[in-house]
Amino acid sequence: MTGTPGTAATRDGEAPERSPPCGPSHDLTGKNKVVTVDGVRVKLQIWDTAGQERFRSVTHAYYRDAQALLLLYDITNKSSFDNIRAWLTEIHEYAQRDVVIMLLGNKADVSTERVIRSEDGEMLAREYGVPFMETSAKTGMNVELAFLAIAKELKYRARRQADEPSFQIRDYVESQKKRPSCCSFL
Ligand SMILES: Nc1nc2c(ncn2[C@@H]2O[C@H](COP(=O)(O)OP(=O)(O)OP(=O)(O)O)[C@@H](O)[C@H]2O)c(=O)[nH]1
Repeated sequence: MTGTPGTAATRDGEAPERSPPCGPSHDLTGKNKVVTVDGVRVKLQIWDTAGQERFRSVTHAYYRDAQALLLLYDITNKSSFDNIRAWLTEIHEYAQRDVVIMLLGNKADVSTERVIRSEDGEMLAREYGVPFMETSAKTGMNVELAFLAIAKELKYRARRQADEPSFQIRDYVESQKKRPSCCSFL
């Protein structure tokens, strides 16, 4: 869950079969997902890269052609957070120039083991100019929103109408995201 799943939008189409999630009930790194944005079906093909322990062996092919990248760290695992900078450097070098990046602090449901404050995620995201939110694959908090925001951005880019106001993914995420209801005192 601490890798960089690359999501690539394709043409509108039928929802492919999804394998049932195991473990946490809301899959952040499933194979495919179809999100409907303003009546348009956006198909996301999702690749989950290896976690940080295999960081160096990940091939650039995973994200070289991706249109969007979800960068996940685990709020209970400092090294996963520390690895994000290395990922961002890699992405800057090898990913598409206009790739949509989103930073996610996952396991927001496990407040007792939290070692990364929400503010730390927010600061890092601000530094790199990417949207940020905390998620929980267990409770589903913000999981659908992450995919919806990516799908909206990709759909906006692909089908921009002349009279359509520009879509600001960071503003959208900020206005829609839920915060964990229980806060640790870090
Ligand atoms: N409580 C809680 N547990 C989670 C959450 N997301 C994942 N887990 C658990 O964390 C463990 C690791 O999840 P994985 O998705 O396998 O992690 P990973 O980083 O993708 O693993 P690799 O990529 O194979 O290194 C599993 O036991 C999951 O059930 C979450 O949001 N909340």
